[in-house]
Amino acid sequence: MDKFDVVIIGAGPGGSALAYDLKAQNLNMAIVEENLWGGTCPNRGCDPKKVLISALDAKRQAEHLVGKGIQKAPKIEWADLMKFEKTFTDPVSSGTKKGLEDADISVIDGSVKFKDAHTIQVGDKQVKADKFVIATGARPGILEIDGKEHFKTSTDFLKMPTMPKSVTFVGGGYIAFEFAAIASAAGAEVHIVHHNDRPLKAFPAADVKRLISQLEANGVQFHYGVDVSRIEKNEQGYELVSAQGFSLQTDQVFCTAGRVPNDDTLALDQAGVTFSKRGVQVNDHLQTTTENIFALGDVVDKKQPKLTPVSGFEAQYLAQEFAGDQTAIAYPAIPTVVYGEPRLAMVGLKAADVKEKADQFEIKDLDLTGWFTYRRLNEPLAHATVITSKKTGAVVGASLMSSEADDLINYFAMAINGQLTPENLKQTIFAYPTAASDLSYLI
Ligand SMILES: Cc1cc2nc3c(=O)[nH]c(=O)nc-3n(C[C@H](O)[C@H](O)[C@H](O)COP(=O)(O)OP(=O)(O)OC[C@H]3O[C@@H](n4cnc5c(N)ncnc54)[C@H](O)[C@@H]3O)c2cc1C
Ligand SMILES: NC(=O)c1ccc[n+]([C@@H]2O[C@H](COP(=O)([O-])OP(=O)(O)OC[C@H]3O[C@@H](n4cnc5c(N)ncnc54)[C@H](O)[C@@H]3O)[C@@H](O)[C@H]2O)c1
Repeated sequence: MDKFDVVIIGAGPGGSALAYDLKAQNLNMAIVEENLWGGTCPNRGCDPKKVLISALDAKRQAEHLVGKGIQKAPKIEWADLMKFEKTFTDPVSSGTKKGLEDADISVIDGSVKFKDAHTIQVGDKQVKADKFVIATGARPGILEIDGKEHFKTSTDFLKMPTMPKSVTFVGGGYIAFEFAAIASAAGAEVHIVHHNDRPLKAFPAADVKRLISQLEANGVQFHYGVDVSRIEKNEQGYELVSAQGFSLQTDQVFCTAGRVPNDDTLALDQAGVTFSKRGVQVNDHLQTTTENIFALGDVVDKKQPKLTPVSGFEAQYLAQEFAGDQTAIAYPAIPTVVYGEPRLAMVGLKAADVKEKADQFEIKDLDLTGWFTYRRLNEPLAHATVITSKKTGAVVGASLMSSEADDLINYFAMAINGQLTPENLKQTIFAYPTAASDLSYLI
């Protein structure tokens, strides 16, 4: 039987990063993966999605400049775009596995089940370790309704050989908004069906309203307050039905109503680890209810957003914890972005968090469409909400909407985490004209 100091279960961005960090501490390491090495983000998440966003950007930015130096907006060729996307995803799994092997980390293919707190079963092999780290991420959730077998997932969307004439997303979160923007730019009729009237709930309501108007202007149709109860396959495609009489005919239907942590497949009860539908329970040292078993990333039950850099931050934290640092984990302000045209990005406090505290915080609400940075692109929607502390002058929160928002939000994250004031910012000379050179007018 193989025996290691640490075995990591799941080779996504979190698990793989931790494997390298622990190997650098000279630990005898193994990492187990049941599917594609590299995990969700580079194989079926962030990276292939952002490749598709590149075509969306090119099309929409050209459209905005028609009559202003551009003659005709380009058309997206879906099959070519998919081929381009595959050049990114195809090498990921073998490359990730080889990188780990080259670093002298033992790699094991297979699906893990716990036997006890110090032993796992992988296929016909038992593996022992002093410590385990559960880094198994999450999978697309499927609503428990009649005809649920007709649902496609985000993974299917990112491999779709042709763009159907019409596509429907059930659940209006990050994935639906991003994929709706891509599919409508690629020429599909797009529907988002949402069970209440507040999609993208984590983002400020006023921003979401602006984003919805923009998507609607591009032809996306929203259906609110609809609980889809049945999907029926028919000759034309699929019919979505609700008990209240809603009916929608579509060529393809995607379940985008949230992701499910991969904690129910590991026989965690054999090891005494407490878990739920929200994820594995951990303390503020990322330690589970069993002393020698830790967890990180999307599989963890936490209030922080489940994002790649958050998994990476937790991997970095656990490496320090295993090296003997006893400090509890403290998350910095975490930026998050909904990619589309425009992007919607947010970090730190929201206007709604401080609206009762007008004496302590100043809120700037700025329409940026007339600012040089955005007017040169003729962007129809560019907006910023910036919150500063009246006491210190430091920025404490921002939400941004524009084609530049995904990059610009990182400056706000640095400003918030560094407690920077407008005076501090004046010490930096930013290249001009860039989105960052607007910072002194925003903060
Ligand atoms: C469509 C989409 C777009 C996204 N876009 C973004 C984005 O733009 N920015 C961003 O920050 N985040 C994005 N995310 C989220 C991001 O992908 C995740 O937060 C990130 O991948 C989490 O990393 P992780 O290492 O915790 O888990 P994962 O990347 O999910 O890796 C977990 C690994 O564990 C393996 N595993 C599971 N069970 C077992 C088992 N029993 N035995 C062995 N191995 C197992 C899985 O196969 C997987 O490889 C997106 C997600 C999706 C689905
Ligand atoms: N840009 C990014 O960083 C990015 C992009 C994609 C995914 N992700 C990650 O993946 C996660 C999952 O994304 P997601 O979009 O699947 O989920 P989500 O949690 O962002 O959104 C799901 C939405 O579906 C709604 N919903 C739930 N049940 C429903 C029902 N029965 N009918 C209709 N609507 C319903 C919810 O109210 C919610 O608004 C994200 O939370 C995020 O952690 C991040």
